[in-house]
Amino acid sequence: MAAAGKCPVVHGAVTQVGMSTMEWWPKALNLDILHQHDTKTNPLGADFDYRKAVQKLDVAALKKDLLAFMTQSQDWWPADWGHYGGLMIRMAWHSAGTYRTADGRGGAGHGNQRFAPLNSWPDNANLDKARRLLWPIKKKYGNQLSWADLIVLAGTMAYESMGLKTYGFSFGREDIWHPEKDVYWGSEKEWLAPSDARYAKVDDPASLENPLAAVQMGLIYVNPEGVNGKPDPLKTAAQVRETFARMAMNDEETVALTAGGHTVGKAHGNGNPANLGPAPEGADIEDQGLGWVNHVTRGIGRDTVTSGIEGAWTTHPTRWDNGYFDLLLGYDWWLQKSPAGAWQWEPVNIREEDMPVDVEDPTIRCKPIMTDADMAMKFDPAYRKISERFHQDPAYFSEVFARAWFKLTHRDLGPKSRYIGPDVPKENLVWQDPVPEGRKDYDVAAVKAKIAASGLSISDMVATAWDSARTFRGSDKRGGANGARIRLAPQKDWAGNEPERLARVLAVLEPIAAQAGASVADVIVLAGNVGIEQAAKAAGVAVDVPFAPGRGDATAEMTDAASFAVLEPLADGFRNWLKKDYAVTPEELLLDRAQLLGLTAPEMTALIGGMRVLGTNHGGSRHGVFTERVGALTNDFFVHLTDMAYTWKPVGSNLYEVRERKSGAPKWMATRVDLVFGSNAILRAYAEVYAQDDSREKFVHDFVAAWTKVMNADRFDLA
Ligand code: HEM
Repeated sequence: MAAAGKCPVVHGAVTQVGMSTMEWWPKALNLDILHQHDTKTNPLGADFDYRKAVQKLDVAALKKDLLAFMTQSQDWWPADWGHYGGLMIRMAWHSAGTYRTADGRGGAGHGNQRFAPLNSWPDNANLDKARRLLWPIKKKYGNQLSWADLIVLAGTMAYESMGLKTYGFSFGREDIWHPEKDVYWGSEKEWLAPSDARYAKVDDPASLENPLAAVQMGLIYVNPEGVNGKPDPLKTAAQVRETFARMAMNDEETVALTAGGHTVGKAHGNGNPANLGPAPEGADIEDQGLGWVNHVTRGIGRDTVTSGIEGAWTTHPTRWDNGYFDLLLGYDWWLQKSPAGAWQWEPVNIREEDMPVDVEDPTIRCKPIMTDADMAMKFDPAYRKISERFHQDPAYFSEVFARAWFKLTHRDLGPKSRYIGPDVPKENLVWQDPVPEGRKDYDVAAVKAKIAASGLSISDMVATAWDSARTFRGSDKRGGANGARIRLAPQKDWAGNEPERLARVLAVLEPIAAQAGASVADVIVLAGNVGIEQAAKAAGVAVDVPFAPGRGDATAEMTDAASFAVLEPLADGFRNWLKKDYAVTPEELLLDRAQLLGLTAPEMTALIGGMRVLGTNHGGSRHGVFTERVGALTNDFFVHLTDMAYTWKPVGSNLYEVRERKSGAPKWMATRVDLVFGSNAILRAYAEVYAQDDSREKFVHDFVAAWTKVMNADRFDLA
């Protein structure tokens, strides 16, 4: 053993799995995030197309199997009252509930609940059992059914089986095959650390750090026992309001979801939490991927410990009914402790017939419970009003809930054109950012000729097309050039879109679109392409930028303007734009945008090099434009960046003077983002490729390919 400590070779394995570069140098640029979910990690191979495969699925048979599954209790993890509905709904809710609007990340879209850290979050305790129970169904339908779709459908069918008429369902969520590397869940190093680290002031819920939407590390939303574990329904209400708003839910949707969630199922805390083993990622291998295993006492059925809170919310927890409001509003509640020691609210003087029965023995009656978050629905004045309305009008409650459940579980699936399956609702909903189909039958060449003759500069055309497309984010598939929402509030007024220039360019392009019968969305992209073709020609390379017509124009009525605020760029390395006083480094926001646009590191490099020489910097700034030939698509940015003839001297927080080494004469101004491409070892290696004498044409072609990828990032109709 002593020898083993000295020489790694005698351990028997020589592959390095220890400290990564990021651990040695935490400030290094994590380019890895751009190369996640590579086909090499996907056992189904590069040619497998889930969204095609799922269309062959026998949906009727699957739904029938799921309905039967709900009441087929398994001895190894028995169903409460013989019905798995509650557990399945909690699993689906926790998979969707990580979604947050600020960066569109989280959500039910990729089956990330199967992997760390989510599979081991304290709040996801025993959802490993929920997924393992579903394995026979996953096994049966195989590659035609992703885990991500199955998780959401299981929750939805659970509601159907308990009597709710659901609003609809779409398939199409593609599984990932390794943990996500780009999602920031908070800076804490300890599970369930107090909220204080992520709030400027815990009493001010709006001061929760962006893009986070949960109050503590390892929770989906709020702490069920109260703020930092101290019961106080009004304080909890304020946190519920903020966190649900960050999931795009208003007050009515929030009450409907919380009440509708807790209309069924129960909380589990009848035992000693100390008897539970570690979460799945830390568990022994003989537990075979399961966590929270109780090897000491019984630990299943009525003896299960999950959250530590113990009891059901309603009298009939396997039925979709109005029992939640009957009990919440019909009784006074007082604070008690569960057998596991958690704070919970229990009713005062409850009538025998209002008590739910034990999960295993129907002759035993139990006390119902409310969490602090449930009490918020009674004590917060705005929530109370909604609760009373739902109580009086159960049909209305059912309808609002069904729609909110659909939104919750489909919010990150993208535009409706991506929906798949027989249960896709016909109605267009404004949160889906609807875009009408655009025409494809107009004369593209004629439109291009008109744009070319319009007098717009290359910089105007390329910058406008870029601004129109750059809002796209692959996380929840919002934004992008389709819809031409850059014409509408709020986008037309964003400082990053240079409103005056934008209005001037649109005034030229809109009439061209109207005359040709093309959408403005198409014509904006076409103008960018015309600019690039002109710039390539100026550099001596002939290119025809690929273009597919068919984008549509959204109207203001189709646009939930408030919800677009989160798409506003606060920085954009490609346009050398950083909103004043914005605290995040430009490098970070360069990577962030590249990642959300789906660009690889080489693609990001090619794009930057082109954008700089095309003169597309924000405000027409000359900073970072390392060429005398602005408007020609040359590789000058890379040639000059890698040339030892220059020195780089900081002259401001974000600016550098580029001097000729020999004479000391100032030549250009550079920005931090430019220097990243010369200083980071990997990006410099790419920059060198593009600076080589034999790469001038390659650079143009790579730039055009990356550009086309961005312009088409939201063209799901082309896939
Ligand atoms: C306001 C935020 C919420 C809080 C603090 C909260 C808290 C909890 C807690 C502590 C449990 C007990 C887990 C256990 O011990 O087994 C639970 C269970 C459950 N929750 Fe929530 N919840 C919230 C919102 C929701 C929403 C929005 C839904 C669904 C629409 C939902 C659906 C459920 C279901 C179905 C169960 C029962 C699980 C089972 O029967 O095994 N909850 N919740």
